[in-house]
Parts: sequence; C-alpha cells; structure tokens
Amino acid sequence: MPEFTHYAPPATGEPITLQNGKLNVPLHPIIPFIEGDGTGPDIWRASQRVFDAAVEKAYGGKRKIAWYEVYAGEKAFNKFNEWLPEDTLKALTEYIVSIKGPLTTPVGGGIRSLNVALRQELDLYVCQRPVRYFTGVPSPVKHPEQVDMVIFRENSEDIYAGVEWQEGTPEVEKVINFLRSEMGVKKIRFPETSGIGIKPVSREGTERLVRAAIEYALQHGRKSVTLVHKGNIMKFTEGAFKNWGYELAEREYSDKAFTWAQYDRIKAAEGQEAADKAQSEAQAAGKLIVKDVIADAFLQQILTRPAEYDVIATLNLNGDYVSDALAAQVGGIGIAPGANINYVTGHAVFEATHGTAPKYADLDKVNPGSVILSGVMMFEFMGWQEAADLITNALEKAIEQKVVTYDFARLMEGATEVKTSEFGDQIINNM
Ligand SMILES: NC(=O)C1=CN([C@@H]2O[C@H](COP(=O)(O)OP(=O)(O)OC[C@H]3O[C@@H](n4cnc5c(N)ncnc54)[C@H](OP(=O)(O)O)[C@@H]3O)[C@@H](O)[C@H]2O)C=CC1
Ligand SMILES: O=C(O)CCC(=O)C(=O)O
Ligand SMILES: [Mg+2]
Repeated sequence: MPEFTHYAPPATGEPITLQNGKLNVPLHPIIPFIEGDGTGPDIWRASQRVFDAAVEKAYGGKRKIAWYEVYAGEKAFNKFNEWLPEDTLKALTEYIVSIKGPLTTPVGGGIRSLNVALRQELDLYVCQRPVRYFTGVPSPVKHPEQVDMVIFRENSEDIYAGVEWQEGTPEVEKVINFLRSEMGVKKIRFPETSGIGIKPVSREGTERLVRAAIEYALQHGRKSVTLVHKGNIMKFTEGAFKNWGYELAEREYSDKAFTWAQYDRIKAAEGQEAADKAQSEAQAAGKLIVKDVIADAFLQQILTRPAEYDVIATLNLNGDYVSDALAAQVGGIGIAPGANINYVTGHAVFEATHGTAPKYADLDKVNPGSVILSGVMMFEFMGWQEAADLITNALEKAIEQKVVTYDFARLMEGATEVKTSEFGDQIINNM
C-alpha cells in the first residue's frame, strides 16, 4: 500500500483489486470520493445517503462501503495549499473505483482543468455517458423516449489535452515562427496576435476508444456504433479517427460487425443494390452496424431522428458538446451521469456530466440525480446490480410522483419542488 501524507484510508474496509482482468470487489470495499466544488458538497451529501441506503436495503448489512474522502479543487487548496494532492492520485490508483463531484476550472487563465488532469494521470481513456429518458421528465423535444444512446468520448487527447500557448508570449512566437518558416504554413491569419492550440489524435488512442465502444455495443445487444467526427475539415485528426475506427472494426470484429466503409466499397464495385443487400444480410445476421456522421449534421439529426443513433464513439471535444446537447433532450444535465474508465487497468472515476453550477452553491437546490445515477453506473461496474436497480427504480418513482428539484419543477405541471437533500430523502423513502 502506498504511503499517504495528509489523509489515509479508513481503518475498516478492503481494497477492490483486479484479478485476471476482472474486478474483485470485497464485501466492504474502500471507495475514495471527492466532494467537489460549488454545488458539489450539497450534491454529495444527498448522494452518499442514497448510496448507503441502497446498499443497506439490498444486502441487509452484509455489504457496506467504507468511504474514503480524498481532496481536489478548492477544498484541497484551502486545506493543503494544493489543487490536486499526491495522496488523491495515490488513492484513486490504489483503490481502482472512485466517484467525484464537479471541480471548477477558471476560463481563459488560472489552473488547468483538474478533471482533465485526473483523466490524464489515470489514463482513463473512455468518458462513458449514457443518455436515456425517464418517463415524466420535462423535455424540450416531442419524442424524448426515442433518445437512448451511450456516448463513448475519447478522454485523453484532442485539442482538449491542453497543449496550447498564450498570445503574446515568447513561446507562441517560437511556435508560430516554426510553423511559418519551417513548415511553410501561410494560413495563420493574424500571426502577431494569435494564441496556438495543438490537436493530437493518434491511431492508438482512437483504436482503444472505438474498441471499447464496439465491445460495449456487442455486450449490450446494441444495433450500431456511430463514429462522430469533423473529418472533412480536420482530415488528419478527425478524418483519421473515422478511418482508423473503420479499420479497427473490420480487422478485429469482421465476424460481428458490418461497416459503412464496407458498404461504400461494395457499392463502388458492384452497385448500390449489392451494397444494400450486403447490409441487410449483415443486419439479419445480427451484426453490429458501424457507421459515421459528420459532427454538425449529427447535432441536427439527434434532434430530428434520434432513433437512428445508438452507441456513439467520438473525439474529446465533440464528446463534450454532444454530452450536454443530448442530456438537454432528456431533461437536462441534472440527471446526466458518466464515468471515466480505463477498460484495461479497470480504473474508473464516476462523475456527473455537469459542472459546479456556482450560482447555486450551498443553496441545497440543484438536482443530485447526475451524481446519484453515476453511482448507479459505479454499482453496475462493481457487480452490485441490486443496489443499482433499487436506486434507479426509486428515482424513477420520485419523478413519477412529481417530487423534483427546481430544474424539473419549473417545467412540470403540478410538481412539488424539493431541495437537493429532500430529493435524496424521497429516493430513499421510495426504495
Ligand atoms: N467534470 C466536471 O467536474 C465539470 C466541471 N465543469 C466546471 O464547472 C464550472 C461551471 O461550468 P458551467 O459551464 O456553468 O456548467 P455547469 O454544468 O456547472 O452549469 C450550467 C447550468 O447547468 C444547469 N445545471 C448544472 N448542474 C445542475 C444540477 N446538478 N441540477 C440542475 N441543473 C444543473 C444549471 O442550469 P440553469 O442555469 O438553467 O438552472 C447551470 O446553470 C466551470 O468551472 C467548468 O469548468 C463543467 C463541466 C464538467
Ligand atoms: O474540466 C472541466 O472543467 C470541464 C469538463 C467538462 O465539461 C466535461 O468533462 O464534460
Ligand atoms: Mg462538459
């Protein structure tokens, strides 16, 4: 076990371990949590009570989580003068499965995202965000029930990785000079006053993300995986993502998947009828369809034809935008869960899609649903399905009862608006 400097794990409880690629979850697993900034503390308090109640109800005391508070963000800075203490990284590494509230990232300067740093440090290369409709949730679209997608967002590269230089610095001047004098770049419109960002996208990074999406789709009987990219414009990054994704699907899943790249090749060689026939036969044989769409068209099609999309594999920044857009269709980011996962090492940090919503901090007001449903994903990941189901059903029932937080109440007729903590109580009472 690593040495911890500021905060040690609880004395009771055992670590989750990984054996032959499978998680070994003890009866009393130590699970580190980060409360989060802004609305994080309110949300975490309600969520933790819901998790403990579900585990108690499901297993009658046989199983129990040994929670281990670890620090990041403002709480860490105030206590230890560090934004992301080494103890936290050690704990998340050692105990494999953890959960966190949102952490603030300042805009245009200041510290870089701690959320991104955690994903990079633990190499959590998949950001997995399921988006489904809960009956009764107010939605801005006519058929929210048609939205049932799982986003696999690449989580370690892209413009999101934070490789950039600020306008006016000697560093940016050096980069711009290099690009212009050694690389023949003529397209920087205002070279004297530009900041520069770099967009690394690799074959390996793409393959591991697309593999995770395909594996998930096959295991869960999903119909398609769609590669979402802007490869017409960013040819060697987003375009390569599409090509590498198709190549991987054809190389590793030739007996289980049929790709639109195959379709296009058959069409070019034998005509459209033959290509349509090949795709129909693949579908009839239960094969997964791997297709692609350009990101801007995708954003309009998820509104007009959501039923055509199922599992989504996309790059980091697209995935960030798509996550919030899809969440809005099924009632907003108050109930949008997620997980950052390395499917090879088993490490997973569960977290909501939303941020710290600072204007609501400490008002006991916002919806804790996203962190609660992230906990459901965590229990499923641990194999504690009974606890997961208890929470999902109880949350569905609270919505049915129209006992909801402000975000739903303002759009629902006849709703009773409750506080964050009271919504947690309602879920517990419904178990
Ligand atoms: N993984 C993470 O930790 C993330 C961190 N962030 C960080 O959070 C900070 C704030 O970001 P911001 O862009 O304002 O985005 P937020 O997601 O924090 O908030 C945007 C809006 O979403 C709604 N919202 C957010 N959380 C909830 C909730 N729990 N229940 C109901 N509604 C909710 C509110 O809408 P309304 O105003 O309509 O009520 C809110 O004003 C930034 O520093 C950002 O970097 C952002 C995303 C993820
Ligand atoms: O790290 C942040 O502050 C924002 C991250 C974010 O928006 C996301 O992961 O969806
Ligand atoms: Mg986001």
